[in-house]
Formats: sequence, structure tokens, C-alpha cells
Amino acid sequence: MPRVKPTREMEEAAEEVRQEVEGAGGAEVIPDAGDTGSGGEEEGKEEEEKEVTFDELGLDEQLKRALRKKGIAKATPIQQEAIPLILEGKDVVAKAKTGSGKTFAYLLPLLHELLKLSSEGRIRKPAPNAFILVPTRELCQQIYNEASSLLEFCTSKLKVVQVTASMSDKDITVALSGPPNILVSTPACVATCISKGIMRGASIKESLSMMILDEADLLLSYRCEDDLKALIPHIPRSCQSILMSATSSSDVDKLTKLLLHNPFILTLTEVGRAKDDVIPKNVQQFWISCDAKDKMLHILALLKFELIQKKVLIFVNSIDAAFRLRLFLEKFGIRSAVLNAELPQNSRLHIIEAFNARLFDYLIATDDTKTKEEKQTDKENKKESKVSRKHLQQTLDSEFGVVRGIDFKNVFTVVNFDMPPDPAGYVHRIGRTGRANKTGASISLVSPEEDSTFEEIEHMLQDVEKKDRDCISPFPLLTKDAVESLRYRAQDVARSVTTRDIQEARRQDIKNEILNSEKLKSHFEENPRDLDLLKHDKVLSNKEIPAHLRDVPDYLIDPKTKEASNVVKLSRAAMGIDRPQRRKRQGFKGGSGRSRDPLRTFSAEGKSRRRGRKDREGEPDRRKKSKKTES
Ligand SMILES: Nc1ncnc2c1ncn2[C@@H]1O[C@H](COP(=O)(O)OP(=O)(O)OP(=O)(O)O)[C@@H](O)[C@H]1O
Repeated sequence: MPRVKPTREMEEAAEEVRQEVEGAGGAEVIPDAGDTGSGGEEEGKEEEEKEVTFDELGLDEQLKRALRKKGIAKATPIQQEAIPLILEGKDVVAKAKTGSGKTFAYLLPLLHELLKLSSEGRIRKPAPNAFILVPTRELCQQIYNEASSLLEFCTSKLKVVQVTASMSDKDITVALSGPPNILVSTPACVATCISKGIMRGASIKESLSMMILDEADLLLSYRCEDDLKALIPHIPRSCQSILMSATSSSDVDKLTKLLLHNPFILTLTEVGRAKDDVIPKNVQQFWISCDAKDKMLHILALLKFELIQKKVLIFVNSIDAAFRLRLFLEKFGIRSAVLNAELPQNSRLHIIEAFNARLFDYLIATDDTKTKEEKQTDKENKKESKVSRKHLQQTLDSEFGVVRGIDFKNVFTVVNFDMPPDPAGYVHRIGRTGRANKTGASISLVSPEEDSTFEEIEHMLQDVEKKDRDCISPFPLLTKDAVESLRYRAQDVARSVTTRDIQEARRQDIKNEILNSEKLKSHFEENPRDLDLLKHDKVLSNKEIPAHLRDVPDYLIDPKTKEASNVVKLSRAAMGIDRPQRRKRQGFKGGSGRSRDPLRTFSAEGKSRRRGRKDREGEPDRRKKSKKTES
């Protein structure tokens, strides 16, 4: 990356930020543990962030070694609060925002207890000692990986397995033989194992000492209620239950009542007097108003002029929209991959791994965006139509979930190409960036049809965060000139992407991925770290990209956009984003790079303050929005 000489504007902006940071005491305050359910919180007391090491939490030496090897030194607030309670044997409901480290908050005390029992020769058989139940297969894999990576460094041998509905009964039986100490699975799969006699209820009663429901706010929306109810009679009364969730909801309360006994409620979204953000503080949220038909044009301008930091996760609401966008971007030489429920499970996992390993920068994902009402309608429709049920089972994996809890590594920007249907969906999507206290940004493209959803989201954020200002600001770096400079080409190319192309690309992608999936399965078993074979962002079309689409000619780029693009590049270079191999893993306190973030410092409108929606009193909302790109 060539060094970019900072302009006066950049230096002034940097100074502005420096002053802001110094004014705030020179440090970013990470939300501290809040209401512990015991009413011990003092009204109005500014809590300071505690720095607690894992030594202080009294964890097993082997686990502390494993954490050191992973470069993890300090416990996050949820870990500081939850670990001691779980070690005391309490049932715990922990609500903490996305990316706050909830997985280790329960894995560490669980492994600590099992290591202790193992060293004392008190491990109970003949079934697993702990269940970790999650809504999706992707999460099973992720949690299995996290647990295995900790156990790798432990000398005492504990066994963790994951079992999902995609496995044959024979494979499940083999996996459960032994039995393992920890079973990571979905409620549906465990219920099936019990009903088929692969796991005996009586054995579970004898062995199970801890049950964890992770992403509890999502479990019920994955229709797990009946499966969990089927499990209840087999859970011994002595079993300790833990429930982890990123958002509060009636579903979490329902599950709490269903499964926990007099639990300790930890709500880390509340700190002192003011409620803390549901969106991590280190994530800046932006929006751009544009007509639905201009969304491709806007995203093209954002990516082509490099106005947003990579890696970028783009959310759309349908698989067709994902492929339309991928084909469109491809025609401009921008390569991306698509992640959706239609792909084989292996491929989905590989895509996530490859994206995490930075083999490509743009991932277009569809999430489970249906509202409860839509799901209910679907359910009813499915009852009516055997054909559609069969079709759905064949094509979509109901245990799929991209947004839900997946720990995407180093995603800098989340783009809502389509708005999610509700505020909870927004929180989960945005939670894919700013993880582990890293800096991140989100940009929502809001069309007039999505205004009401956007307002609902804004109200939710204002309500929860008790803020009277807009939580989501207009995106400052994209000018109307920049957008218009690409309009002609974008419209032309958008028209050339036909429905037939999309269907063909969709078919081709599944075919490629099935082939990949089979070919790579055995390879990855032998070489789990060899990701080079993965080419999920392979071009779908074999036509060469014309030079005028691949490279934006200089005369089309207005000076402000050039400047904005340079600031983003400068920031990337300063943050070391282009040197992933040499970059050291940063801990929670490791410089968030916030002071170098151009989004905080740069305004396409020059030095004048950006005007938020609220500043333009008297204008109808829509007009205010359409001004966002007119600066
Ligand atoms: N104490 C710590 N120090 C540094 N990094 C940590 C620490 N604990 C966890 N992490 C890292 O933070 C990231 C987010 O953790 P995790 O996936 O557990 O978040 P989460 O709260 O479960 O998020 P979500 O609600 O989205 O599922 C992971 O990459 C994890 O390895």
C-alpha cells in the first residue's frame, strides 16, 4: 500500500478526534457489568471498567495456559460476572451484547468443572456430562471449534463432539460412543437422538450436570420449543442450566421459566444510570437514503470508490437478490461470495472459514429475515401444500443461520443492502462487526418502502440507549456527484443481469459448491488449515470484464470522493489492515484504531457540521433522507 501524504483536512480531523478522546479522559470506556439481579446496583454510580485476569477468576491452570496461547489475557465484563456465578453452581441467565465474549463466559467454567471432576475421577457416565444447545449448525461448528481449541492445550483429556441433523444415525452413534463429556448440538437433533434411542433418557438423567442454551433469544424462532419440551423430562433436577442471549425477548423469558430454577439474571446491557448500547459502542452506524432501484448504484459507488473498509459483509433479504448483486458487482471486477441456506453445509462452513481467513473481502449473505408472523404463515402454507413442504426441505436448511451468533473475524463494515424486517434482526446483523471490542461500521441503504422499519429501529435504539439524538447518522463520505458519476454504467449493467442469469448463477454456484464440498471434505480432514483450495468468490460469468467497467476513469471521480477514498486508504494502511499475515492478534484493549477512523473525522461537506435528520426541522422525513447524497 503506497503511503498517502495526509492532507490538511486529515490532520485537522485527526486533531479534532485527539481532542475528543482527551476530553473523554483519553480512554474508551467499555461497558461494565450491570444489574446482577440482586438489586446491588447503586443509582447514578459511574462504574469504572474493571480489569480482571483469568487468574483472578480462579480458573484451572490448563485453561489459563490455553487462553495465554490464544493471546487472551483479560476477561470481558460478561466473563467477569458470569464465570464466578457459574463456578458457584448457580443457574444463570446472561444477556450481553453481540461479540462480548459470551461463549467463553460459559465454556471456561464448564471446562474448569469437568477438568476438576476428571482429575478427581468423578466423571459420570454413560451419557454426556454437558449439553450445549444452539439454534444452528454453523453455531454448533463454531462452539465445537472454540471448545476444542481450548482443550487442545489441556493435558487432561476431555472429549467434545458436535452432532447435527445432517449426520447419519450411524455417525451419530459413533460420535456419542464413549460417551463424550460435552455434546454440542441443536435441540431438534438431541430430541431425535432420544426418540430414536441413540441416547437413552435414563442415561442422560444419570450423567448430565450442565445444560447451556446459547443464543437463547433465537432458539424459539428456530421452532425448538417442542424439542426442548421433549428434553425436559430427561434432565436431572441437579443439572445446572445456563442461558445466554444477545437480546432480551419474551422468548428468553419463556425459556427461562421452562428450564431454569431460580436463576441469577445478569443483564450487561444496563450500566449505572444509563442503559448501555445494544450495539457495541465501537461500531459507528450510518445510513444512506436511496430508491430501491438505486441500491446497486449506491453499493457500487461505496465499493468502487473504496469508501468503506474491508472486510465487508452485505446483507440482502433473498437468495435471488444476493446473486443479482454478486453478478452485478462481478461485471465491475468486484468479486464476492454468496452465503445462503441453499448451499451444502460443508460449503457454508468453508465460506465462513475462508472469509475469516481473508481469502476474499466481500461476502453477500442472506439471513433468516422472516418475521414471526411470516414464519407462522409459512408453517400454515406448508401444512396445506405437501409439494411446497417437500421443496422447502430439499432446498433450504432450517438449521441454517448466518447472522445468528456467527463469529465472523475482522469484519469492518456490515452493509444492510436490504433492511432487516425488525430491530432484533438489525442488532444481530450489526453485531457481526465490532466484535471483541474491535472498531466497526454499519451502513444501511434505506429505500422509501423501508422507512417505517428504519424508524422502528431508530426508536428502539433511542429507547434502549436512552438517547435523544439519532443513533444512526447519515453516511458522510458518499457524495451525490460520486453516485451520479456511475449511474449510467450501473443502470446499463444492472439491466444486463437478467432473471435467467440469476437462476443460472444460483444453479452453477450450488453445483460448484457441491463439487467443492465433496472434493474438499476428505482434503480438509487431512489438512484442516489448508484453505487455498477454496474459491468461493470464483467468477460466475466467463466473459471478460471490459476495462471501462473494471477501472473507473479518473475524470469520473470528483475531488471530494478522491479525498474520501484516500482517507479510507490511509486509515487502512495505518490500521495495518492490508497486512493480515504480519498483523498480531489484538486483545480487547489493543488500540481500536478509533482515532484514525475517517468516518469520525471526515465530512464530504467540508468542515461544516453534518446535519442529522433532527436538525432539519420542518422538512418531511423523506425529503430529509433524499438529501443525504446531495451534499
Ligand atoms: N477475554 C477476551 N479477550 C479477547 N477476545 C475475546 C475474549 N473473549 C472472547 N473473545 C473473542 O471475542 C469474539 C466474540 O466472542 P463470542 O463469539 O463469544 O461473542 P458473543 O457474545 O457470543 O457474540 P454473539 O452474541 O454475536 O454470539 C471471539 O472471536 C472470541 O474469541
